[in-house]
Amino acid sequence: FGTKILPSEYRRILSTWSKSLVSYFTPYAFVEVPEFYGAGGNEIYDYVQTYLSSSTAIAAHHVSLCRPKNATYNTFALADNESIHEEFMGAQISWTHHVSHRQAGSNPINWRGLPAPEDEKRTYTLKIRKEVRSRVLEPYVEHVIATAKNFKDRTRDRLLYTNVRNNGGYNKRMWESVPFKHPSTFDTLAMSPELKTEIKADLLDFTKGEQFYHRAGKAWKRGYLLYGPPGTGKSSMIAAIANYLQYDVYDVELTEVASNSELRKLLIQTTNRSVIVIEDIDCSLDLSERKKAAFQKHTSETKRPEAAPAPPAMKRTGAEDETCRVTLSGLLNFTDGLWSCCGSERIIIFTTNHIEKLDGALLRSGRMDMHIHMSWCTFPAFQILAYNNLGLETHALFPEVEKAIFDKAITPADVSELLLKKKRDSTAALEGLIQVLLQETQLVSELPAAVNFQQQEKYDTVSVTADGSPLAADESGAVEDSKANAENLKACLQQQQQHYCSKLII
Ligand SMILES: Nc1ncnc2c1ncn2[C@@H]1O[C@H](COP(=O)(O)OP(=O)(O)OP(=O)(O)O)[C@@H](O)[C@H]1O
Ligand SMILES: [Mg+2]
Repeated sequence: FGTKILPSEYRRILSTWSKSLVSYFTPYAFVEVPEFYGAGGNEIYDYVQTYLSSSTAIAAHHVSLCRPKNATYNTFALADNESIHEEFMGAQISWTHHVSHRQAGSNPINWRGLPAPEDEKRTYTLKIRKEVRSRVLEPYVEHVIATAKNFKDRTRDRLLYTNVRNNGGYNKRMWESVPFKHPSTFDTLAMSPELKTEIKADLLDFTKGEQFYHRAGKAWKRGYLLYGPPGTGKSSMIAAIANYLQYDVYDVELTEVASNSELRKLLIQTTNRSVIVIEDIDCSLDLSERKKAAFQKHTSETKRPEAAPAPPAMKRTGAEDETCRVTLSGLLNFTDGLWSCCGSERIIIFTTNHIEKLDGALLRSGRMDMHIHMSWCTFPAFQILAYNNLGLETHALFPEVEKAIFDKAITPADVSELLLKKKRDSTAALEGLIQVLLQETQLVSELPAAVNFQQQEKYDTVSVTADGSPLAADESGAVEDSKANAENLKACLQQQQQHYCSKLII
């Protein structure tokens, strides 16, 4: 009836008045905790959700019971529009989970990383008597957060997030998640035991280092660069690190990021105590701006109409310029610019198969705290793989494997596969491995092909292999393939490798 007679403006005024009147006379104060706040999610909402799903809080109340796909744990949640009451410091507190319709057009992701129905607006409302509010509210909120954190640590699956393209909508979460269940640990990683111990010690130091970082005026984060051939365990190492620290993992797909500012937004939406990963950094984008500039300069100067066609990496960059505008400086800001300090306890990991393709700015000392070379399978690494795959701690053929594997360019992934082929017959598996190893080529050098990063400008347009010969024109397109140049570079490389190795922490 009222809606037909009263114009909407009057109705709005009346409703505001009536609300003020009720709030004046009601003995209760209300605190609303919406699911979204500003441009992102509301952390307090997540804490309240977790708090209320802890078994003590949900006892004897109307709850929904769910288990997200692939999760290990059941999750209780306060059912929509239900209330729950509890006592804290002698005060009665009640929570109501209000679910109402939101305007269509936004599609947020809920607290478990699942898409929320488009038209729902979710809010927890806390009700407390006005006279106890100032005494009880603050300690109560602290209690909720502490209990939720504790409950999360005990029961929650850790999550693996990946970024989704943001189409500019408001209130959008930019990460999708699934439970993280990678089984890799430092025990199963096949690599030098000393290196493992060193990395574990570094990680422990980091987790206990809050005061150190604070005192030193540094952001509480640590960067690792993992490099080495495919199949040497870089991704397995990331999983092992995350499992060791019990952190969530954010896997950044750079090709899905439209701009530097989007990269920043992604960073803001990551949680503390997490590992942020950018895999295959040399392939995700052409991050070598200086190389690109040198290439463009070179081609315009030489004005060779018959000049070699643009190398694939350059072409790809050109095509992606329209959609993908993350630049090297954007990435550097992501890792150690002002915005990188927006959270704490973060591990940032880059991986690459071609360290020599990375820009010197990314490798400069202090940028990535530790450079970890994941290399070919050595005998100690083989022993771990033999235990993982065949359950063998020792075997009569081990000495032969040790001899055959020395200095061979075989990856742990290949060794694993060979062992698994005959996993029911360990002797046959080891014999098969020895046979393959004897055919494998001897390694020229364990060292990565690397140029001196401090003098990189000098060699910007040239890539070299470990033996000093120029690579195919995959980066510069303008490599002068002269023998003298190769000789020159070879000499430089030898010097540089020495310099480089002494610079590496590992
Ligand atoms: N060091 C290692 N220890 C244990 N397993 C390994 C190791 N390296 C490789 N593997 C096995 O080989 C497979 C591939 O390894 P992984 O994906 O970690 O290699 P990667 O270095 O990340 O390769 P890519 O450069 O292609 O991404 C994994 O399933 C893993 O089980
Ligand atoms: Mg990998």
